[in-house]
Amino acid sequence: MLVIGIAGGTGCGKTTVVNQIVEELPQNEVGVISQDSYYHDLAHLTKEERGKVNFDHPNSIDFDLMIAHLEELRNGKPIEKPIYSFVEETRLDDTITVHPRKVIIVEGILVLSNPKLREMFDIKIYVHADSDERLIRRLQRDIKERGHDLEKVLHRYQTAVKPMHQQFIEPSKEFADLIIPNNHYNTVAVDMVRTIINENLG
Ligand SMILES: Nc1ncnc2c1ncn2[C@@H]1O[C@H](COP(=O)(O)OP(=O)(O)O)[C@@H](O)[C@H]1O
Ligand SMILES: O=c1ccn([C@@H]2O[C@H](COP(=O)(O)O)[C@@H](O)[C@H]2O)c(=O)[nH]1
Repeated sequence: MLVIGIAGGTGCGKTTVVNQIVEELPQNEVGVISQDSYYHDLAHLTKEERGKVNFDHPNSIDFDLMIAHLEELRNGKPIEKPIYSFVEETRLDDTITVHPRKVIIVEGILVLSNPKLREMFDIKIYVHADSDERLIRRLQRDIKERGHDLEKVLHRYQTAVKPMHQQFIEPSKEFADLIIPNNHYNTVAVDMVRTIINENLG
């Protein structure tokens, strides 16, 4: 199994890049695990309390479960991936069965900052976009898709997203084998990653 880790700050385009990579590959050969699915279950907190959680700190992620799941997949076993709701800001009761694949892509803001997880990646990629681009994209996405208002997005950006990016995410760039510039759509880089994957599948 080939395991590819893709990190980068919020709004840099990780999900978009992953979708573009996967789009033209055989569906049953490639699987995706997103760090977003592994936020700790916050069902015991009220909605107001959940609103105050720092979702950009490594402690907000259940890395133990994420690593255990990746190990299971590498051992040829299926996993029950949690489902996280960004609107409710907690895990849902349901899970999704993910089967082992020849290629697994693991994406998320902090996936290169966790040493144990990082060691499991055969290829480490960091997607870069300037912070102003990322903030604009984040504002548009969170208001449109995650039910947040302008004030909430900006407050969270200043108090958690930006400082955690500087402390944990940006420094993890040094572990990358490949940095994808993504201020603009980067089809060349996407094609290159797809070529590497195809070589492994073939
Ligand atoms: N290169 C790009 N140029 C313009 N918009 C982009 C680009 N890449 C992604 N986006 C948009 O930015 C938003 C955040 O992208 P997404 O892939 O969800 O980022 P991430 O997963 O890193 O948070 C989405 O609305 C997406 O359509
Ligand atoms: O309930 C939540 C949990 C997380 N977030 C934010 O999500 C981003 C990470 O996801 P990306 O898709 O990489 O942007 C992180 O910056 C958290 O602040 C959230 O808004 N709500």
